[in-house]
Amino acid sequence: MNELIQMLPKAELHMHIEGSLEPELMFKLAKRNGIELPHQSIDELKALYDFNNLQEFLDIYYQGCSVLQTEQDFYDLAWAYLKKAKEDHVVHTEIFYDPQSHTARGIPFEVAINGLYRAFDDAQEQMGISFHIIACFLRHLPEQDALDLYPEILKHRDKILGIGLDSSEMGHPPEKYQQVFAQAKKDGFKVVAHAGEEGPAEYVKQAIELLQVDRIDHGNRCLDDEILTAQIAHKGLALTVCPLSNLKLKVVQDLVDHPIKKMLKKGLMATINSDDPAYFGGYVNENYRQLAAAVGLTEDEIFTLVENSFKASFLPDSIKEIHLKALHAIG
Ligand code: HPA
Ligand SMILES: [Zn+2]
Repeated sequence: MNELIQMLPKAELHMHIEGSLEPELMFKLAKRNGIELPHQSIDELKALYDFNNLQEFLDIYYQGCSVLQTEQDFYDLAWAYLKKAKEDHVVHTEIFYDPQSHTARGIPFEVAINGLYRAFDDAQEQMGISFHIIACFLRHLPEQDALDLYPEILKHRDKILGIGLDSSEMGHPPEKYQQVFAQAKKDGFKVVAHAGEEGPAEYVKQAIELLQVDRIDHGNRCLDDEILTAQIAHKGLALTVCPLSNLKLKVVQDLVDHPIKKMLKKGLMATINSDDPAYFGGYVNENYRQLAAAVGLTEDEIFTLVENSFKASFLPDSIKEIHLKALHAIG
């Protein structure tokens, strides 16, 4: 089974680039930029990676972002992820980044986007990995912050394909961001939102009805609402599921309880992704491997999940077809 997972070319659709910052690189960048981290060693830092919920993780994640200062830092961060993606036979990746977590620290908007874009562009040429970048709004901030940032995103629309919504979910329902999402949709951006990770099925419904999302990030809790689940399946709206994240943030208590099989049985277009691999214990193939072992995924189910990763991507249909054909030539 692990050979199959390794062998299949796949797409990754839910990965926060700041969440791929490994402790080793964090310390290296801190040193390079003369930043004092509150932890004395990598082991001391790693000991903090034991979370009870999303917020406990986010507090550590935002603190880690402080070492990212220059365009080269963002380049190095992206390059490190791309090397892992290559090892996992990822051939297309759609990554998130959080512009506000950098602009709020006084890092100009173009520093992050230019560094990230240059790395992904180089990787496309040198590693053959295609990519899209999705800029996420931090939902714990007021919508006005997102509206204030939006012109910067528009200015860089040649590098940014889509808009997302992430950070603390509870108490920050999608309805809070209708204005900025309506504008983004009007301007032709793809739109996605984290919904139903910790928040209720109602938030998933709002993301669909009020934000008109093209994909749902996580979406686990839609399963609490039978009608909503059937509607999502009927529409073919994809879910970007993140098993190790679900385990580490206690969305599921044990990987054995992960609802992936239920999602597939209900006809949902589920995909497998790593979310924040440096914090949650594994890149995309590790997510497939641990999930497959825990719930007993069949080869057919793994194949379907990988197939879904291309179907649910924002690649043009003609390119999707090429990837799907290559996949079918193997399976
Ligand atoms: O897993 C996550 N959930 C919500 N927001 C995030 N921002 C980075 N990772 C996450
Ligand atoms: Zn996420």
